[in-house]
Amino acid sequence: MRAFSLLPRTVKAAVTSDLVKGNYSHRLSSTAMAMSSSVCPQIPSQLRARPIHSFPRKLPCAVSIKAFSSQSSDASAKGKCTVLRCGTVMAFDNTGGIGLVAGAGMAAATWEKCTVLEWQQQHGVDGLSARIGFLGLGIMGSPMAQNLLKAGCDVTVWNRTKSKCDPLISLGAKYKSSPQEVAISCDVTFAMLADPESAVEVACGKDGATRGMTSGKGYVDVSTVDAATSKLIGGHIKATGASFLEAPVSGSKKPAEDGQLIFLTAGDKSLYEMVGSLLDIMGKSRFYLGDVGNGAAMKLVVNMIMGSMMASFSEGLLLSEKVGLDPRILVEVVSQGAISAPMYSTKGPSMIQSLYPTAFPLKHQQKDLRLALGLAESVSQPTPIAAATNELYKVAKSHGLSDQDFSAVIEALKAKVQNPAK
Ligand SMILES: NC(=O)C1=CN([C@@H]2O[C@H](COP(=O)(O)OP(=O)(O)OC[C@H]3O[C@@H](n4cnc5c(N)ncnc54)[C@H](OP(=O)(O)O)[C@@H]3O)[C@@H](O)[C@H]2O)C=CC1
Ligand SMILES: O=CCCC(=O)O
Repeated sequence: MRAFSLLPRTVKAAVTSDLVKGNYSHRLSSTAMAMSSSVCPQIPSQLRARPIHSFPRKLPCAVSIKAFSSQSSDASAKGKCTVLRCGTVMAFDNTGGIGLVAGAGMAAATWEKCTVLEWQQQHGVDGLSARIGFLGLGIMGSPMAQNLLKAGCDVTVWNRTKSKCDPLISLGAKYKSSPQEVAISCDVTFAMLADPESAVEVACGKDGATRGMTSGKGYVDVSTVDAATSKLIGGHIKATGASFLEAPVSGSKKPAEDGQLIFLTAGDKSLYEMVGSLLDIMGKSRFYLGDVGNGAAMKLVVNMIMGSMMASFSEGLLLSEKVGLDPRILVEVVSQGAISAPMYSTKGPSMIQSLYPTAFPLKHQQKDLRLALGLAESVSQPTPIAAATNELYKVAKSHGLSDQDFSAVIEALKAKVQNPAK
């Protein structure tokens, strides 16, 4: 893998292109093979580039090690070890169909067991070949994990309600019965949980992920929580010797399905770098914001703005109707002007029909407003608009709209329009 990271861009492109185009089922193109062989000085030429007869269809995107087959018996001598390290050469056991770059000379050298993450942190390469855990398969977690699977990653899933794992298992995911078991069997574990309470429970509770974390592993929490919760979880994870990254996402169900999320990350930089390629599978951009808490804070500020925008839009739709305008034309006008936002044009038409198919549950938007108010409070900043908006979402919740899309907040306003005294 180190060898691959040292390859000139053109060679990487040749190898990668082979794999992306599906040329991996039998062998790499002669161009890629020849180019790889000629620039891998660590590997004796007689030991290099023996094509594997059949790569698994589900080929992980990481290309380097999978471009070679195994000649060493050393890995099997160490049984089911996950990763072996010999100088700058890394090898896996063959349970995942992953080849080993080594031969007689290499086998004679001392192989040392390490985790993928440890190796990658030392050698500056990406996490595509890591064993990935995914905890929490709700509206967001399911498509995110699915995209990792579709990209060929090795994914192990867990969800409190087990049935939500089934579609992913049928796509090739492995299943473990607790967050702890997932963490034990994976190099990097992602968590996408509902709120601070569930995020803490899954990370730090009985059978929680922390119990399976050790030095060399990584935990990436992509749930939307407050900074204090993220720091608490991060502290527990790091006490095990593992690395921690908070990485809440901007973008909803459709961007999650399309791999178009925006990651707002903070925490261990080495873990950020290691999982960068995984974030790129699930998202379109990523920001590294420094210390743990900054990603959470950024996410809460964004969602505070979004919650108010939706409430204001709802008010406008109702007013337009009340004064005899066509709210569909209002949506069109808004979408062409300076205040246009995708959520107005995507959610506006269904809101006019009083339909709220859930992409972002209203209860989560209210949770984010509540947490954003706490953030503002922590620095004594007045946020009167967010405070009023939060009240509106609370009213909507009291009308039983928690699990509807957050655009259902318009129903709380309708109640006020019909009965202004309320
Ligand atoms: N939907 C969206 O558009 C976006 C959501 N987010 C944020 O992402 C996170 C997840 O959102 P989303 O997928 O929509 O939410 P869902 O409500 O669809 O999923 C929540 C997940 O949390 C699990 N969970 C809840 N409580 C517990 C608990 N006590 N113990 C263990 N697991 C629990 C649920 O398990 P179970 O299936 O068993 O209920 C489920 O897997 C939230 O923090 C949300 O704010 C961020 C960006 C966009
Ligand atoms: O947290 C949810 C964000 C939803 C979105 O960005 O569209």
